[in-house]
Amino acid sequence: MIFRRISQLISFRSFSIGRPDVATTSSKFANERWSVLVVHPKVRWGSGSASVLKQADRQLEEAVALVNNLPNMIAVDSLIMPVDYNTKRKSIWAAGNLEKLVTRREAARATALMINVDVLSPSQQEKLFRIFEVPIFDRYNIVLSTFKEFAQTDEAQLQIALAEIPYIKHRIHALSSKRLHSRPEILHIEQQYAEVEGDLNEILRKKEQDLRRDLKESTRKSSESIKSKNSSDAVVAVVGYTNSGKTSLVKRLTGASSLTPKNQLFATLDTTRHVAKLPSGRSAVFTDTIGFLSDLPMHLITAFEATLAHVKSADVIIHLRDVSNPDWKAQEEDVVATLKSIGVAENVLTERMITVDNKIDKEGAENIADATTKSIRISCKTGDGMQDLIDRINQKVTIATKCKTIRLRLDVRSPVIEWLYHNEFVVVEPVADGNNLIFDVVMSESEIGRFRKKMSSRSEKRESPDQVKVALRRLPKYMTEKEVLEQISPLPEEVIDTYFLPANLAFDHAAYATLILLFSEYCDSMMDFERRFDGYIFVDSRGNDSTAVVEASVNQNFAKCDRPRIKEDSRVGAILTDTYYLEFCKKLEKEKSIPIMTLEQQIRKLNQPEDIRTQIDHLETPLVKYFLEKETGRRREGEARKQRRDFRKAEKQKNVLDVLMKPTVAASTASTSGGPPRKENKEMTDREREKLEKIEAKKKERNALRKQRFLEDRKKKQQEEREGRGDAAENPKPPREHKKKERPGRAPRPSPAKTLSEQQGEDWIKKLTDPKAAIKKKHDSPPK
Ligand SMILES: Nc1nc2c(ncn2[C@@H]2O[C@H](COP(=O)(O)OP(=O)(O)OP(=O)(O)O)[C@@H](O)[C@H]2O)c(=O)[nH]1
Ligand SMILES: [Mg+2]
Repeated sequence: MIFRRISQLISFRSFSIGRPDVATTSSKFANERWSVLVVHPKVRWGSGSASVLKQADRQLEEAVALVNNLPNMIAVDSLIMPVDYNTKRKSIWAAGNLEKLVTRREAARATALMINVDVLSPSQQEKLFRIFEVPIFDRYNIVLSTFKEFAQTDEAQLQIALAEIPYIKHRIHALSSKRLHSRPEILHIEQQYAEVEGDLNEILRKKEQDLRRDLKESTRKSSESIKSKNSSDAVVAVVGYTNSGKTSLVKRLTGASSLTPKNQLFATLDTTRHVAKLPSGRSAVFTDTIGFLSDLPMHLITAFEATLAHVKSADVIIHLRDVSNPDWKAQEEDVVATLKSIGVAENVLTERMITVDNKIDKEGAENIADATTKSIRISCKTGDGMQDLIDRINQKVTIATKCKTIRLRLDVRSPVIEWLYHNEFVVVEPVADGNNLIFDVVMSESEIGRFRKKMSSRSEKRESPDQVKVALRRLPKYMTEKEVLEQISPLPEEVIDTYFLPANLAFDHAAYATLILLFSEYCDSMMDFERRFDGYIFVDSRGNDSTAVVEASVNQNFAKCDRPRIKEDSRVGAILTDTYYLEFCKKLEKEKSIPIMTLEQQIRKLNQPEDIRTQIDHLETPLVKYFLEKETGRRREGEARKQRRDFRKAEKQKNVLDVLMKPTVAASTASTSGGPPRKENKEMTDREREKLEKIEAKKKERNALRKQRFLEDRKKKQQEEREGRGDAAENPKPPREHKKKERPGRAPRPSPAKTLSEQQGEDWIKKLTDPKAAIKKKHDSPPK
């Protein structure tokens, strides 16, 4: 029956896409009920295709549940059959195990076999079929049949049809073989495929194209219908392993009566959306969607990408785990892997996901504690932990939608209040404050924008469409409102309001004052006013004159609230009581009382000695202070320098005398020059001391002699000089010839600072510039 239904369904789709020639997977067995022997191949060594965390008996249980999910199938027997390394070999089991299976099937009177692997290869299907002579199903066949059985929307049906195409494509080669050409049902493929004339690949490609186009259109329509409801609502996607309680949770959170949780795998295939209010007052759309399953071919998941598309862009993802299931950890891995495979970004998984442990009321779920995640423990059945979950969702939604809590102080008569209530922004009742009401509302950026627009539109609505604003421009810059009103009075009766814009003096020559007149309507007196004052010369109190211009105001909008209602800024005049300002005023007064010195006075003062300078009462500005300090410092430095110089001079004189009077080193050490005797001297023997004293005496004697000789020599020299000078006066010598003689062409002597190479360089330069110039060579003998 199921296959007939599938066939009908696909034929319908095929027809709808204009390809009646292409049916899909086989409907040959659709008329019968099947008693199924479920076999789980347990991989003994190696990870195999199944999750390592899963227990074989749990996997077998899941396979049995999948089979029993279908109305025309019943699992009559089930067993675990070990496999050595993996399930990918042509013959999954060796002859011995196969024999056991045959016996088991016969004993159970099973009419079909379900091998619990993701998908069997065509050769495996063929081999097993030839051994057992009954249809062989895998997880893919069973899940696809389940989808077909329970799918209701167009979108889901299209996705199922799309998921079949890769399955058929992988079997085209096998179909072309002689053995299977006549029996395609062995591979669960329609007879028509084997009989297709032409390129089957091409036909499938076209069919896939059409399906994708239809699916795109269907997804667009459904997402548009959701958006049109309220695009600003946050989206909370509930995901999880199949049968984990997603539908139950959405029902509990939103109270949606249309939802019926079922103890059945893949009970939900189509995404449904349900709105609920969060504590912040914001609405959120909770989506209940298809559950995930381990060990499914990737293309089966990707075919459901359209259904799961909203998960990628959801503001918050709730990952529901059925912790009463011993395999909850492996199931969690499968869910995360599937989410990643459909393109949910890693950061979305960490930042926007809330992990929720469900079914805590059930036996076996009490002791589950997952230290790695901060999961919230709930029971959809009893309602435990629901408040915690709601609070967490509320918090996450606020962060994800960038909402802010804003405080609004509104006049009790404000029409905006009604708008706030109407749009359900008011969650907590307002607090009264005089004539105002204070509201705390949570709004997203776009809602704040909407609110502002609303406020401004409300104020604009107050204007009467008949009112006209007239501007009297180019009034003299020092003109006051009083002056201008005096000059133009009496005002026409139709003028209901005026406001004056003083000139902005920063514009200097282009500074003009303006008077705006609000006429209640377009009237004759307005025209009269224009005739009177357009081109009229106004004069202000300072004698400035200007020719005025009367024109309709460019901006015909009016103030956002009535001018008399504009509250005075509470900060006006606050400076007069400000302590800092008052202190500053006092200081300023004090400074004003000190006479300010002229520059001349200040320079004169600088030249005064410091003690006198301090006596002069004056205002010492920072600059004057700086100069004074600099001057004092300079003077002090000069004095210190002078002292050092004097000291050095005195030291030098003393040293010259010391040198002249200096005894030998040994003697000086012995004499100690009046200082305390050396420690060694104390220990000298008397003989040694005598000896030293003798040496000392001798040296003194010698020095005295030397001094005497020096003095005598000097005397003699002075005498000779005096005599020589007397002779010279009598017979002056002719000046020495050679000293005065100039030697042209000779290179100048190198200055003591110049090295030989420097001198040579100079010589060469000279030679180059003056060829006659003699060049001093390195080995030249000095000139005689
Ligand atoms: N004891 C218990 N049962 C629960 C709880 N939550 C859900 N269930 C049951 O679990 C079964 C599956 O619930 P659903 O809400 O349909 O699960 P689902 O995740 O939507 O399943 P699919 O749509 O098939 O993927 C139903 O029989 C529920 O009554 C719970 O907290 N405690
Ligand atoms: Mg469900």
